[in-house]
Amino acid sequence: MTIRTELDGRVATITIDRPEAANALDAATRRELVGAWRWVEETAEIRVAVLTGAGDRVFCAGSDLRDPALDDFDYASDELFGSPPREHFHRELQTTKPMICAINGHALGGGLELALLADIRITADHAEFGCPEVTVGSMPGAGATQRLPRLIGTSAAAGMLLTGSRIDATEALRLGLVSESVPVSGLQARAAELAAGVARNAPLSVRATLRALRAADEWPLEHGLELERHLFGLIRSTRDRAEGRAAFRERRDPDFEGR
Ligand SMILES: CCCCCCCCCCCCC/C=C/C(=O)SCCNC(=O)CCNC(=O)[C@H](O)C(C)(C)COP(=O)(O)OP(=O)(O)OC[C@H]1O[C@@H](n2cnc3c(N)ncnc32)[C@H](O)[C@@H]1OP(=O)(O)O
Repeated sequence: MTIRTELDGRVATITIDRPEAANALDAATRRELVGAWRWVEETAEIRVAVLTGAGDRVFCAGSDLRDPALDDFDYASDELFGSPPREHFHRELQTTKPMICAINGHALGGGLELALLADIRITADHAEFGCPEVTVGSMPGAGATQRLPRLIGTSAAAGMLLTGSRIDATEALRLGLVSESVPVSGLQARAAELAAGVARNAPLSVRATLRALRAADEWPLEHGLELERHLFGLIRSTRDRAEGRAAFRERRDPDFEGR
């Protein structure tokens, strides 16, 4: 097993555990990642997931350049998802629950692309970020050409993707690629604090907010506002909304049930 999963109350932690290979993604690890994503989706008590890497040097070095199984592997293939190749492969890459990426070190190639799938990214302050695919005759294939420019701007993204150059944590913070940069010794504690802050909230409200938030990157403003309005209307009729208001009036903590 190269992917470790742990559940602490409502918080799931997924760890890429191949430090001997810089947490690179070989074929087996990709399949295990798909399994971990499915576990998060299918486990009702999980309200938020943290994705991180083993060790304190590298989060994920991207595709395993030494795995012969990857020489002609199509990670959108049925081998990965157990079904015919999906024309909407990328929808498989994100869970519907919020994901925090605790970047414990260098995030390169597919490793940076994994981090870009998260909704919140915090980093160890020694980490470097890059997509060196073009330097090894490949190209980004898990979303970087689309997600990175939306996140840091086309010019900064082009500088990284076309040269294969890396940026450090300070620049990643300045560009908005990450929201926080902390010493690696405090990274997991900070990720746990953020995860707890999400997990204690009304789960339907969080997932509706996440659905609208994720649309903001892709949808025209007018359509995004319509989606927000629609979801707001759905949330208004939930038991948890009534519970939240009752708890405020009665000066007690709310007991959210996800309905
Ligand atoms: C639904 C959930 C998800 C599903 C699946 C999602 C798929 C996502 C992937 C999609 C892929 C799309 C296309 C992407 C392509 C790529 O990613 S190309 C690869 C890009 N990466 C690199 O070029 C990084 C190369 N490595 C390095 O730059 C350095 O190793 C490092 C990471 C900066 C670490 O340096 P250092 O700490 O000095 O350690 P090293 O001695 O260099 O490495 C330690 C050992 O790890 C091995 N290793 C490092 N990187 C890789 C790698 N990419 N592949 C295989 N092995 C790697 C390295 O060889 C060392 O091993 P030993 O020599 O045996 O000690």
